[in-house]
Order: sequence, then structure tokens, then C-alpha cells
Amino acid sequence: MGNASTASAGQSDLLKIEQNGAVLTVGLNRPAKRNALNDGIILAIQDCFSHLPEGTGAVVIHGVGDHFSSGLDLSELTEHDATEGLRHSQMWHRVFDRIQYSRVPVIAALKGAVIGGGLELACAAHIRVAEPSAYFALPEGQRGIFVGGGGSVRLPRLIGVARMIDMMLTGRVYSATEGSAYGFSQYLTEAEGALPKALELAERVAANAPLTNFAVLQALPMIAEANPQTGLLMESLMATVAQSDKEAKRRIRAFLEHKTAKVKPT
Ligand SMILES: COc1cc(/C=C/C(=O)SCCNC(=O)CCNC(=O)[C@H](O)C(C)(C)COP(=O)(O)OP(=O)(O)OC[C@H]2O[C@@H](n3cnc4c(N)ncnc43)[C@H](O)[C@@H]2OP(=O)(O)O)ccc1O
Repeated sequence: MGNASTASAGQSDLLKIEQNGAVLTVGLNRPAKRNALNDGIILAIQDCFSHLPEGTGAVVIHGVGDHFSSGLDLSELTEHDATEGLRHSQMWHRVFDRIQYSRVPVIAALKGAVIGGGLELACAAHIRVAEPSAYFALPEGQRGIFVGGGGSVRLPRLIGVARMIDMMLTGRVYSATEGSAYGFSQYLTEAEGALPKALELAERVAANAPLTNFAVLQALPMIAEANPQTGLLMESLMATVAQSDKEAKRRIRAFLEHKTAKVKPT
């Protein structure tokens, strides 16, 4: 991986973090437990997204081993009372919000199990890339629990509330093809293609003007949920700010002077 440098998050090796140019690659690193998400790994993710290295333009999150994540580490749940349960769920919310509202795009590369809290983590990313081995499930019903990582807010917005109800009530496992058809993953690759494709996309989005990425990540989701009048006003304001920036002027001049790439079908 070119000039990649490797570091562990905090004191642990629960994340495998590599910086390669503007792209930060974050690997969930508990393959023996199928990357089950315990408090340690959740806090390591928080730490990572709170201290993105200067110059980071995109983050790719993936699973070390054959799976993205088997979800909540169930061994941690057995002792929780209601107070502890609330603290736990709200901690997950804070951490996944940090991903969703990150200043840089976050791309999830999905393979194998993308289950429960692992699926909720993937929902917080901005782009999801799946390979054929990926499968999606919410077995919370079978475990006697409910989603706690923001899934009931984010997943229906991607696949619709009826499909999420189906997943939760029946425990049905959706294939990579279904995930893509239903709007969960924006990309479906060939076998073992998710991480390479995610890295390729990360290079591309990291090269955008930072203000465009800011507008897409911070303003667009709010505009999409606003009433049309408010949304149109917010859009005009954001468009005005973006086009007034000298980076936009530089990029537009470069196009008009034939110094930059044209739009081409890929
Ligand atoms: C309520 O408040 C919440 C909730 C939440 C989020 C909730 C959820 O995420 S619910 C979903 C929890 N996940 C599961 O039910 C999946 C369980 N795992 C499996 O079905 C399988 O392990 C597999 C993922 C399909 C992989 O199978 P296989 O490759 O055959 O590997 P195994 O032999 O089964 O596993 C190896 C090893 O890992 C352990 N392990 C796997 N998954 C978990 C897990 N989720 N938690 C703990 N441990 C796991 C497994 O037991 C094996 O261990 P050994 O010691 O036996 O080797 C969020 C926030 C809230 O507040």
C-alpha cells in the first residue's frame, strides 16, 4: 500500500489503521470474534474519528478477515440493566454520529457478515460498497433485543421501513444482490472487490473541493429532510458559498482552459 503507515488506535490493536496519502483506512480488527463490536472497539472508533490526521480527505472502514462485523459483542450485554443499556446505546449513537457527521466522506467496504450493530455501523457511512460474500441481517429479534446503534433511524431511510420490519421480525438474511437492489449498498463488486473499490472511490472523493464535500455531507441530508421552501433556501445559500470560494474559481478556470478531465462514462 504505497506510503502506508500503520498505527493502532489508543492503547489497543482493535483497529488496524493505515494512512495512505489522503485516504485513512480503518480495519475492524477482531477477526477471531468476527469483528464483534465491544466497548473497546467502539471507543477506538470514536478516538479515530475525533483525531483524523491532518490532510485526511476520505476514510475507508472495513473488516479484517472474512467478515465486516458480526454486530454487538453479545458477551457484554449479559450484565446490562436498563440504566447501563441506555448508556450503552447512547454511546453508540454518539460514535456513529461522529462517522455520519464527519468532515470527510466515509466509505464502508462490506464482506461476509454485516450483522446487527455491524450493519448499523455501515449505515452511518456515506457510501457502502459490497462484494458478493456480503450478507445483511438483524437477528435482534432472535436475541430478544432491539437495535441500539441508530439502525431504526438510518436503515429505513435507505431500504424503507417495511423491509426493516421484515428483517427484524423474520431474521431474514439479505444477500449482497438484494442489499444493492434495495438501496443499501451503492456499489456491488466482483469477489474480493469491496476494499479495492472503496479505496478507489476514496481517492476520488478525497480529490473534491473540501467545501463541496462539506456541503454534501453536512447540508444535503438536512436539505433533503427539510420542507421544500426551507430546503431551496438552504440550497441557494450553500451554492452561493461554494461558488464564491477561490477553489471553485480555480477548478472552473482549469476546465475552461482544457487543463482538467472531462466528464466520462466509467
Ligand atoms: C440492545 O442494545 C444494543 C444493541 C446493539 C446491537 C445489537 C446487535 O448487533 S444484535 C446482533 C448480534 N450478532 C449476532 O447475533 C451474530 C452472532 N454471530 C454469528 O451468527 C456467527 O458468529 C457469524 C457472524 C455468522 C460467523 O459464523 P462463523 O464464521 O461460523 O464463526 P463462529 O464460530 O460463530 O464465531 C467465532 C467466534 O466469534 C464469536 N462471536 C461471533 N459473533 C459474536 C458476537 N456478535 N458477539 C460475541 N461473540 C461473537 C463466537 O462466539 C465464536 O467465539 P468462540 O469463543 O466460540 O470461538 C447495539 C447497541 C445497543 O445498545
